[in-house]
Amino acid sequence: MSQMMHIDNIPSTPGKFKMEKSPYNRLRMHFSLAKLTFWSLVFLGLIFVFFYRSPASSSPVSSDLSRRSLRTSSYGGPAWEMRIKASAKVRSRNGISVLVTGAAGFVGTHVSVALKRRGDGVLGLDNFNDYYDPSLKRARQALLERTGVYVVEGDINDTTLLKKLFDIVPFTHVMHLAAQAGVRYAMENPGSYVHSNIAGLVNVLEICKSVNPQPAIVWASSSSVYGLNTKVPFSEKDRTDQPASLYAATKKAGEEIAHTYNHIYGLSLTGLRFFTVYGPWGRPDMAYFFFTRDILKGKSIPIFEAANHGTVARDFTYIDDIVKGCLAALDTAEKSTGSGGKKKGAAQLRVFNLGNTSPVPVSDLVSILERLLKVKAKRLVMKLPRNGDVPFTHANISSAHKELGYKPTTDLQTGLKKFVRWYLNYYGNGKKSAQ
Ligand SMILES: O=C(O)[C@H]1O[C@H](OP(=O)(O)OP(=O)(O)OC[C@H]2O[C@@H](n3ccc(=O)[nH]c3=O)[C@H](O)[C@@H]2O)[C@H](O)[C@@H](O)[C@@H]1O
Repeated sequence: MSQMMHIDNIPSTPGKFKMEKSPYNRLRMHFSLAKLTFWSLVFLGLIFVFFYRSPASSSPVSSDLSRRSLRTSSYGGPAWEMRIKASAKVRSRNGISVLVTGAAGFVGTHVSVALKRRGDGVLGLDNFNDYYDPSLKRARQALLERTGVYVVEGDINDTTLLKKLFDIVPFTHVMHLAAQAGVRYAMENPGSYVHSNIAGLVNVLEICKSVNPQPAIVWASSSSVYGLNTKVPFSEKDRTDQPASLYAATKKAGEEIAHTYNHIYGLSLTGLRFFTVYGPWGRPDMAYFFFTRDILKGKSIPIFEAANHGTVARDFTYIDDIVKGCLAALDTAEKSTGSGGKKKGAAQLRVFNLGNTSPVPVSDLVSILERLLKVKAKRLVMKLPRNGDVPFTHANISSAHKELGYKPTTDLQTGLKKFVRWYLNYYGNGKKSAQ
């Protein structure tokens, strides 16, 4: 290799260059060495100043960016990428490769297991937040690991991470289930709903519109968008401009945001309006779950009552029926039409009710639990608080039936029996109880 020399002296064929010996040349050589030394020192000085004063170490924003990239680099590495590729690998003919956000959540876990078992590629993403007991999410994560689903720990707002995941896997679909759920909690922590259900959704859609190929997206909306509607059963065409909670408003906003990304970028988007989903591995913040816990503990059960002693009812929907609806939505999702952030044609935009079409009063839910647990509940009937709850939900599922072949088969008695069996097994027959 030719030694490092001043730029004018470097020959086109390294090693052929010979320095001449005359005194004038010697003087000239000393002079050019001094010049070389001087400019090298200047160059080194500039490099030092540049890195020492670089914005990454000065303004909070860019230092945050460098921190983010550091955080992302902590995700990186060949072993990590190998796990991701193995998890997302499609193992069945015509299989799909799905990024499931909120994979350690209740619906996310069941959907991920079902996809993996039928040979699809599945990669999970979850931030394992502490909205409810994170140990339950970790237990679901262990279950997923046993079925071959890797769950990356991260937030849907982490753009760098999401981009990295799409660099590693060309996902054909995104099952976007990560969200701040819960109607009543919105009055305690409104920011969490904006962070996850608005900013988080937009971030996921921003990534999806800019990757090639664009995935098709199926995401969790909510029956709560029907808000104060009195016309029952609720149909997808009914008004949804009267949300009764911030949670419902963020889900409604999500449906409007989906329309925008479909219209501008050609993203294929399907919103699923879940109706009070319940079942094994469920959410401790939901009534069926904490009623079970509190009946076993002998604590009072607050049963909400509508005005004039009206019953409060829900169209409770068993998780296995919901999973079938989710997979049918994925399988019937058309491809997105955009590429490089540009739409090439009209893209599919859908919304479906996924309910059970048979609302049950909350008081009946408690009676079923009493029979299954063989413990009398301490009922405390109270007026429906102004906390975002609505008196009833009832799904018209004819559209999901027609387009997705959706047909719920599990009644509340059967579904709760399966839930109670799981609950007693998981918490050790009520000795160890949910927090
Ligand atoms: O259908 C949906 O989209 C929503 O279903 C549930 O929301 P919710 O129906 O309020 O479910 P729970 O919180 O389990 O309440 C079930 C019923 O019990 C009632 N309830 C709740 C709590 C309580 O202390 N007492 C009581 O009677 C509620 O008013 C409601 O009628 C989920 O929590 C939401 O994330 C989901 O989006």
